[in-house]
Amino acid sequence: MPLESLNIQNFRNISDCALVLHANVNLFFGTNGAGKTSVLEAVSLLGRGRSFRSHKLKPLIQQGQTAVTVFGKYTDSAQGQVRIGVERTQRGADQFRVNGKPVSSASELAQVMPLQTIFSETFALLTGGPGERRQFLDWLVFHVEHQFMPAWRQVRQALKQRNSLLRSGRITADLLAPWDVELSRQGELLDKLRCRVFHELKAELLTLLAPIPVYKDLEIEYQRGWSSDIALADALVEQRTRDLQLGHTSIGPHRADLKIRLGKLSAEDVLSRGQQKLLVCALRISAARVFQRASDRKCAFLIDDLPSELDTDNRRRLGEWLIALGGQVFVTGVDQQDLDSTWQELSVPRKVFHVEHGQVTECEQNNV
Ligand SMILES: Nc1ncnc2c1ncn2[C@@H]1O[C@H](COP(=O)(O)OP(=O)(O)OP(=O)(O)O)[C@@H](O)[C@H]1O
Repeated sequence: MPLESLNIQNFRNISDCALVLHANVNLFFGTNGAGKTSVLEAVSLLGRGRSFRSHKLKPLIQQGQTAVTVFGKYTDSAQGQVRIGVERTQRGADQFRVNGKPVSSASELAQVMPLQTIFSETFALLTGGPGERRQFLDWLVFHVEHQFMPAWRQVRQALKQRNSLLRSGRITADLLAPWDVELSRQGELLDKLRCRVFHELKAELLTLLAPIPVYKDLEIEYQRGWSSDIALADALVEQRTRDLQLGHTSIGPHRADLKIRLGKLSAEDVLSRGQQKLLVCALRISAARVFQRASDRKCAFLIDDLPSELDTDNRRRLGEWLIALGGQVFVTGVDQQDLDSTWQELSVPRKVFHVEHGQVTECEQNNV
């Protein structure tokens, strides 16, 4: 559901800001350090309870203040008006509320406001470690498979216990057995859910990129974290001696990854920066497509510095993909003309906001 309004207080250099948003495209332009990314981070606080840029809370709270607050409102056909409020304080007395009722975890917020982000660290999806790609796939699995969250929590718990036993060095097969059973059962389930969702994601991605010649030989493969021809329970037994030497569990669903290649070579070694960025955008758009089809809801996109790395054709392509999705989009860029030209060309209704020294002002004359 698109946010209709956004109120931000004491977030980095934004002291107080109240915005009436466009249901589709919202553009924020301004010089370096003006506060554009901060607006996007504030939306991220509503959808995830944290910034996409940093896990740390302290830098988000305006210097001299003790808490940051963000409020958003949208209208849902079933529930009527929905109000989301997040307050995070230096003392750790955080409050997440939906329609005034406390929400206990960030994953509940994520259910209310699903978000995808594209920003400077976006390349990590190709160039970073497996954790980045697992997190990306799991965002989608979390949103489309209800069994995911309990299975994931149980895997995490079983791993914690198993690893602590392995580290202690004082173990017998009997002590490990219950955790092996739990890890195997929940790990196999997690793998089944990931596998199912991955195939849909892959189909979307290949369809989306099919018209672009450079991605002709693109291949994406899901690796589950242990050998494909053996049950997890057997693989854990096989690896037990090694795990004891290492002091941790070396195989399992926590080692899953996505391999992205062009022919035989890793995509990050072949593609240019702009081509990598478009590929990452395509992965996120594909995830949003699968999400929207499965849930009949729309996903919002936060795109920091859209013009960087992408040429005119690729900006237009991304614009077209986003418009086809129909969700709400928040985009930043330094130069107004540079930022707005893609949407102007596509004749997309939008709102444009100027950001300067933490003040956000709607540019009335640019409303379409
Ligand atoms: N905790 C804080 N308190 C006050 N000001 C802060 C705090 N943290 C960051 N700032 C300032 O707030 C601004 C945040 O800017 P932001 O990252 O949103 O800029 P931007 O408009 O996206 O710039 P760029 O184009 O360089 O990416 C910066 O000027 C930064 O120095």
